Amino acid sequence: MGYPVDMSIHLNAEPGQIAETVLLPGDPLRAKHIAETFLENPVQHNTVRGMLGFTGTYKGQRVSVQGTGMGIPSCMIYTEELITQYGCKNLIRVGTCGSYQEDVRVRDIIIGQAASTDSNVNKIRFGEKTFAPIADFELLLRAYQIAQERGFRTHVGNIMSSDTFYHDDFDQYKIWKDFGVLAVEMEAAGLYTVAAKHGVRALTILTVSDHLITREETTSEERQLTFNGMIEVALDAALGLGQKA
Ligand SMILES: O=P(O)(O)O[C@H]1O[C@H](CO)[C@@H](O)[C@H]1O
Ligand SMILES: O=c1cc[nH]c(=O)[nH]1
Repeated sequence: MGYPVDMSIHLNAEPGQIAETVLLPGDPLRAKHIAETFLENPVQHNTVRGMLGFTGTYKGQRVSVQGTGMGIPSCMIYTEELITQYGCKNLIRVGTCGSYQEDVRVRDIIIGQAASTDSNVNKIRFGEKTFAPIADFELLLRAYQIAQERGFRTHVGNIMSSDTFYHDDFDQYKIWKDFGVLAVEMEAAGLYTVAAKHGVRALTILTVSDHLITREETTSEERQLTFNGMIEVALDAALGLGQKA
């Protein structure tokens, strides 16, 4: 059964203050940037732990943006509370990642069709059986078509949600690369699992911020303040989206 979620411990928004569609960057300052750049009349709905969250409108539709922090456990806390306490239905992670593949370049967009993981979270849930965390197909299709129309270099496929940013063995990524995994980040497998548990839509859209093969990197300022292409893809993909059947 787990811990009963009958109040929101990590979000102090009022009931009804968070929209059904929520963009989820790991970085709370990217949440602020998204709200200030893309939303009309943004109102800050969360202050707890400095994990900034805002709600406004985008092309006439209410949209929220909520930082989740880094890693699957942090992301799962926010997404569980967003769904069970605030009725959120469409959860779209907008994050950064490190590319595993030669042809997936820095600043390319990746849409996470599925998320592999080295995390234990689903072993706690499913024991030795393996759950495959996947994206919502309709959201994925919409995002892919929008990204294609706009001419963004876009890749769709399996991503890796790791519990470790600084691995002792740097080359451990090669097993994932050899099996076609596109890139590493730290939250999608948790997000997709929580969404599946509650029957809501989830998608992960990433911009490649660094490359494990070429070692090319972007700055933390660029990660916080740019990568606007994926934000617009996420916002437009959620426009007029009905509830999951
Ligand atoms: O840019 P965000 O969304 O935080 O995503 C990536 O960046 C962080 C690591 O630097 C991890 O959270 C990883 O998933
Ligand atoms: O290499 C990277 C880049 C972004 N996020 C990660 O988790 N790893």
